[in-house]
Amino acid sequence: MSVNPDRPAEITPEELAAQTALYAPFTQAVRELVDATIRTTVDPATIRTAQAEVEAITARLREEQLEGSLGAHFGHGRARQPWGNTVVGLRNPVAPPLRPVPAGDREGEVHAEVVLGAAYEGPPGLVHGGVSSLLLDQILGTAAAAAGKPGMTAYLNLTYRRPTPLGPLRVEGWVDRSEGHKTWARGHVVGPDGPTVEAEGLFVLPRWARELLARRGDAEAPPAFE
Ligand SMILES: CCCCCCCCCC(=O)SCCNC(=O)CCNC(=O)[C@H](O)C(C)(C)COP(=O)(O)OP(=O)(O)OC[C@H]1O[C@@H](n2cnc3c(N)ncnc32)[C@H](O)[C@@H]1OP(=O)(O)O
Repeated sequence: MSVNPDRPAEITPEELAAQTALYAPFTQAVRELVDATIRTTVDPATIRTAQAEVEAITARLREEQLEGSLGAHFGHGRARQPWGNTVVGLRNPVAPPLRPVPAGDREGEVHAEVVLGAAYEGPPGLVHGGVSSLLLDQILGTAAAAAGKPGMTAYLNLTYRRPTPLGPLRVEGWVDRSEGHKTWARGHVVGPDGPTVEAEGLFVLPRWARELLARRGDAEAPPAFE
């Protein structure tokens, strides 16, 4: 990872609101398409027709495309930078999406309510273990950032206590302790019957970011790793 040297100018709050109003429902519509694709039982002719329609829509969207990912264009910590994020991204249909909000009274504590549908299945009817890991990596990293100690995941240890059912879940994260550029965070996925997966991770502000901050004299906030 490197810092985007272009540092593109931020857009106005009005433009941000307009883009949010445009892209959030569009992305949600594609999530619905994914769920419908997995669960449809329509006849083969309808599937073939739908495939042609989806391919036509894809071709229309490809008429104008960014080179590479969204975050690479909008830069660290910029308002639209996390829109491509695979967990929280407003423009990423793969993202459930998670919407972490401050909660609880532990340092950096954040919670997110999420409903995981058929797209996140591992064992029949259950959440894929890698998906739980994905959500926990993000929520622990968000907790570290919320505590003013952002970093990249150095390690993430998971304990799968019991199966996680698809459906409504809560994901919680908080900071356990920190030493300089190293922050240890904890969290869990909570299902209808209590915690299912527990996580403990180390988040490190990388050397390049530490050196950048040192050069800037800490005048700017550390980069966010979303
Ligand atoms: C609103 C914001 C929300 C943000 C949410 C973010 C959630 C998403 C988080 C991610 O998914 S990040 C992507 C996944 N992670 C990575 O790709 C990280 C890949 N690894 C690295 O880039 C570097 O190895 C790392 C940044 C972790 C460390 O690089 P450094 O250049 O800082 O290395 P350095 O050797 O200086 O290590 C710094 C300290 O961390 C320690 N350390 C590094 N890796 C460790 C490890 N695995 N276990 C234990 N300690 C570790 C290391 O010993 C050292 O301790 P001390 O400073 O006390 O000597």
